[in-house]
Amino acid sequence: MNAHPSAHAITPDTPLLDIDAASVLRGERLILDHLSLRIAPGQHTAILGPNGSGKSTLVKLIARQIYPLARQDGRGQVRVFGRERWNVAELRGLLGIVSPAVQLDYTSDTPVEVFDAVVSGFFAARGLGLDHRVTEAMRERAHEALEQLDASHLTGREMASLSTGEARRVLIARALVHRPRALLLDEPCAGLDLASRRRFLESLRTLARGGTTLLLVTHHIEEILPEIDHVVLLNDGRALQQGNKAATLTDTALTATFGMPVHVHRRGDWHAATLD
Ligand SMILES: Nc1ncnc2c1ncn2[C@@H]1O[C@H](COP(=O)(O)OP(=O)(O)OP(=O)(O)O)[C@@H](O)[C@H]1O
Repeated sequence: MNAHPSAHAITPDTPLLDIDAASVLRGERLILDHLSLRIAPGQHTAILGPNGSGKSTLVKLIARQIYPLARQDGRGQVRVFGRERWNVAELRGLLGIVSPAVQLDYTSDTPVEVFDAVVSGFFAARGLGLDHRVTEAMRERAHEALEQLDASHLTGREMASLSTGEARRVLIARALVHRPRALLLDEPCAGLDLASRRRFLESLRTLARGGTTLLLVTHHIEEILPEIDHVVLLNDGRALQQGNKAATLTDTALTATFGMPVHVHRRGDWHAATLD
């Protein structure tokens, strides 16, 4: 099963993501404003910013759901794994994306059973159709992916009947069927209680340690995994600062990002923030 048809073109040095002064206009508003960011291969990254700072717009830009404003010099501004143009299904094999929009898609319309939802990831479809030929290897991989996320017991249930946390585990398993190099997770802990959040973050840590590069988009500093050491601070559509945790998770940088006096606390390998 060749899940990565163009993986041969990606060298070990090809950046996972290279955004060069991209601007995005929605309606009349400039939502991303000359945003530049570069993520090296294998570099687990957190993209942190307050409500409305442009995080979801950035996710859509990376997912090729929206495009930046064309530049006068004609140069491309968004390269994912070194390439500007992607067939979206092909890109999903390398970069899995789980966002609230993907989750919402499973709560309405025709019911989809959990295992079908996972295996349909191979076809970039919402569920299985008559024209989808599911091989034994695909089934095995789907089972493995569900196990990786501690979600095998959900097989047989309908997606719409799952709790937020359960559905999110299944959707990550769905993204993992391709063994992608990286996973882009938009607000993965939204709607989880304290204990579920910690269990879920531990599952993500296992993935990160297993070699899947994680790009975690969040507005909570508490969700930045110990494995992540690259942080991008977003504010008002701009990357205010990017660098390692020691440089970015400071009172000064977070105060500028959130527009209020923030105090950062370190708890072992984790961080937390309080307002002064
Ligand atoms: N289609 C659109 N048309 C007009 N404005 C938009 C559109 N999409 C987003 N915006 C605006 O762009 C800004 C950034 O939105 P975005 O959803 O990217 O922020 P976010 O950081 O993900 O926010 P949150 O954390 O609240 O989800 C917001 O002010 C939002 O109202």
